[in-house]
Amino acid sequence: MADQKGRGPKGEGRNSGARGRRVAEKARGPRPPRPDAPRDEAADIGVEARQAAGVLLNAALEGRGGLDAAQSFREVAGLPGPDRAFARAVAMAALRRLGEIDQILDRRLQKAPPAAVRTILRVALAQTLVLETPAFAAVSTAVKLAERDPKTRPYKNLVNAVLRSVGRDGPGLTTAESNLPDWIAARWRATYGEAALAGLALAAREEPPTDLSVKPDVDPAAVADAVDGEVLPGGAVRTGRRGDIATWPGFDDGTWWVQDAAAAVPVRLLDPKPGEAIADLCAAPGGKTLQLAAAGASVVALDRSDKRLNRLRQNLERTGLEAEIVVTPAEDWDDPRAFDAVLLDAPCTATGTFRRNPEVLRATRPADVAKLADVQHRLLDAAAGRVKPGGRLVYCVCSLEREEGETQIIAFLRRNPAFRTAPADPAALGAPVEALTPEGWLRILPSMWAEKGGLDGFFVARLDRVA
Ligand SMILES: C[S@@+](CC[C@H](N)C(=O)[O-])C[C@H]1O[C@@H](n2cnc3c(N)ncnc32)[C@H](O)[C@@H]1O
Repeated sequence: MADQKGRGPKGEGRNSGARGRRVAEKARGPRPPRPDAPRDEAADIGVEARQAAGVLLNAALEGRGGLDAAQSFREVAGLPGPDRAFARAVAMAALRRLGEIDQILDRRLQKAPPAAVRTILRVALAQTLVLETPAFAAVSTAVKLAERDPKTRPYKNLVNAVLRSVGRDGPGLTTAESNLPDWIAARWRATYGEAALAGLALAAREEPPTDLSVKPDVDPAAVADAVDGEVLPGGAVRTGRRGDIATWPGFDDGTWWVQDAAAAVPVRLLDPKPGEAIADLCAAPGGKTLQLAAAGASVVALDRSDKRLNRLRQNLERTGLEAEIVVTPAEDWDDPRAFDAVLLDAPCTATGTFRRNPEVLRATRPADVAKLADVQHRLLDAAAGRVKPGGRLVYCVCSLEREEGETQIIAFLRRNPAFRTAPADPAALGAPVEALTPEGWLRILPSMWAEKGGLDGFFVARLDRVA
């Protein structure tokens, strides 16, 4: 997925440093009480934000869509903006480090406490270990939270003692791999091997930088200068800058849009030309549509979700680019046109986006992989039927699961002998060279380009229809 959610403060580890500290400074937490605040108000400042963090964390752990749904819960929606942002940052930090946080807690707890007590402890440790919130603020708000509820009140001394012991003795040894759900770690170990799994686990602890795709007539170096960033191979601009992107230089002029460096690769592989008719069959929220339109193609942007297409409409307006928008499921699209090129960025488990959306690893269930593979199979056949003889089809997913990537294309090529793989040249596309598979497809892992700050996981294949 091209849009960026869940930008919270960055954690310790591989990429820590000045950027991590800057981010952490902004995320220290809700303001301290005013010296003249009434006693009760002073006592409670920041407690609501921590409670909301626990609500968000538990909603994310419950299943797909849980985190989004929780944004409208009273405990979250009722907070002032900065406190809501802090609550989200805490929840994201807790999700990224959940395994390590539980290792630290389990070493200190003789028996499992009620779930609500564990939530309070997780929220407090996410603050002290990841966001660098001062310990006194994290501990005192945790104890106050425990006091509020009759079910957790008997545990307030335990909460205090556990958190103080972490502060006094340090967290002790933890393992990055513990942050991955067991079934996901087992899958990735089997698919990519032990060394790659270790890299993926390290990537999963970190909050990623923000990448911008720049319009072709704009100099990426100038954009990089304006946002304190750097130009990546392929031309995307990467920045450690945080906060509301609508306030960044160039946003109002529409010279760039937010898109992970890996998410920009599929359209480069499709190689759009000015004037070509191109269909983007799962277009919303639209990062790839903008790339196609910016290349001068005549684009149909189709998606089944009108609500998700609103983001595309806003981005088209802001960038001054054009596309014809169609709201319908791709399989049901009643339109006789065939296209020079078709892009299918299919719905998927999105496990490759765990750096931006740490909740995907907790929310995805093993059965989702098979369910989505069925949808992808149907959509691939619908997409193939829209490609002119001699035309191109690019299939991509932001999933790390083989069933949604390699296996789909192997089966597709068997069903559709008129299509052949057009091998990718990663260096020319601004992709890591090690992403190239023996078949000529790209398997981009979030652990690649680690020294540059990583990138989202993607599978990408180009299939040309014989003339
Ligand atoms: C991975 S996202 C696409 C991201 C988009 N290409 C971008 O770059 O911003 C998948 C999209 O597929 C859409 N979708 C799911 N099933 C669909 C279907 N049967 N027909 C068309 N769109 C579908 C979803 O609404 C979602 O917006």
